Amino acid sequence: MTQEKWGQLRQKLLKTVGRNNYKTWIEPLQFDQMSEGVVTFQVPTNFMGNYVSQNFADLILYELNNSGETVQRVAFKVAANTATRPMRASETPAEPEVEQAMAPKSQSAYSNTGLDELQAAPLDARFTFDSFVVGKPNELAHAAARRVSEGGPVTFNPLVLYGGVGLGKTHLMHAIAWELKARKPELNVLYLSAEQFMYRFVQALRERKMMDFKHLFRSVDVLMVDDVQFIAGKDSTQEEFFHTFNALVDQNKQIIISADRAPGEIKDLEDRVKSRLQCGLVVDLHPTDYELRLGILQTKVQQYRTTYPDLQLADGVLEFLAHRISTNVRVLEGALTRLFAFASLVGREIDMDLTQDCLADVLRASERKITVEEIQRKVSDYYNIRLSDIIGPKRLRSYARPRQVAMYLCKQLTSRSLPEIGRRFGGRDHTTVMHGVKRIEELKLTDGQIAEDVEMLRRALEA
Ligand SMILES: Nc1ncnc2c1ncn2[C@@H]1O[C@H](COP(=O)(O)OP(=O)(O)OP(=O)(O)O)[C@@H](O)[C@H]1O
Repeated sequence: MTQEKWGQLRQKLLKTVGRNNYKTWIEPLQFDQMSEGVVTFQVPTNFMGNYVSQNFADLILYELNNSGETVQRVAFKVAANTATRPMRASETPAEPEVEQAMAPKSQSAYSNTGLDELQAAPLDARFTFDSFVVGKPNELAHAAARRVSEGGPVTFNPLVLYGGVGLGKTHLMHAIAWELKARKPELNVLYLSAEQFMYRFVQALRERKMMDFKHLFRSVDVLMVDDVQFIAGKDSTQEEFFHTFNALVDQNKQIIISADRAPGEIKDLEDRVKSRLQCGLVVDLHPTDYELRLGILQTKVQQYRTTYPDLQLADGVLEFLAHRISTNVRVLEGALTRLFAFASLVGREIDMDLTQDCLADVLRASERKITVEEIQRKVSDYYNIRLSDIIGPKRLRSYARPRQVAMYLCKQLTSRSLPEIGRRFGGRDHTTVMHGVKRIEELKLTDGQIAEDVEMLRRALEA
């Protein structure tokens, strides 16, 4: 791998990820070195390293391997001449220097476009209807999923399940697939992530196998695409998705889609794709409430009983966890798994003391309130300027805009009043804050880049 080769690969990535993503995330990556199957890139900030790692590392890896390099991992490190700061507990843990490295999620995603391969898209054996706990926040989504899984005449097409992180979208999709396989084994059910759809599409293009690709995707009976927001901004993938979608709907084949937000709110998703998604039944998974969390915990405990038959669980522990831990079921499950493993290691009953010791960090994190200082720090990292420039008096656009973004986020994500926010931005007047907040509200509607910046920062702060 050489600098020059990276230059060529970047051009390929431009086509796949779209111009906006390319400018923001790919262009600033500096090829650093290739050693023992690991390609390292320098990034200006931790924030950027984490983001690229989570969203584009797979794709970069794919392109590298496709260009003849043998690469197992892609890693990112913050450029030495950029001001760095210690990472806080709330951020993604990183290895020293190299921030985060990603191995391909599944090797098969890159290997071929054969139908056998497609059918083998892995379904998680644990994600069935039996193990899905139903409560008010997800009852509609569950009912719709059940209906589709009966495999009867197609009544709503597509079914779109959307909701925040870790609320059970993937679980429900796998459950539908399992159920369909059991009830109607003759059906060709294809489940894959939008990311895999893109890889396969890109590969088919490269290998000049588009006819095969079209044929394969048009010959399934049920198509399930998870995390469809991934294709937003990727123009040619969206186009192909659109045609695949139409062809299947024309043949009256069932399509099931999941997304992290309502189709109409997915930025950079073409209008024609949005409107197709909105044609069927769109149901959301709401954040969990206390009862649902408790139900999920109780179900999990029953499952753990087989692994840890001797463990004692004191009264009140599950209620405490359901009350204290966030709406994200993945976090809740992780906490319980850790608790059981820990209790079995130390051979103690799971009581409140043990729970608080073992889960101190999780409990602290769920108490966490976003602070003005945190927002200022994240925003300055993101725009790669100094914290003092966000707070200080400089009026240059390159400082003023990030400052307004930070003010806007403070207004949205903290309970601070405008005068309080003003005070923390170097003693500014509340009318200045108000103006800043308004300006960002307006820009969010007209300037895609600002809207994206704000959204990304909000997510990073809420993570
Ligand atoms: N209602 C539920 N009953 C039982 N388990 C659940 C429920 N909701 C979520 N889970 C569990 O929580 C974990 C996260 O769920 P899942 O992966 O389906 O979330 P998701 O909505 O697809 O999230 P992401 O947006 O991160 O992909 C899984 O282990 C899943 O089994």
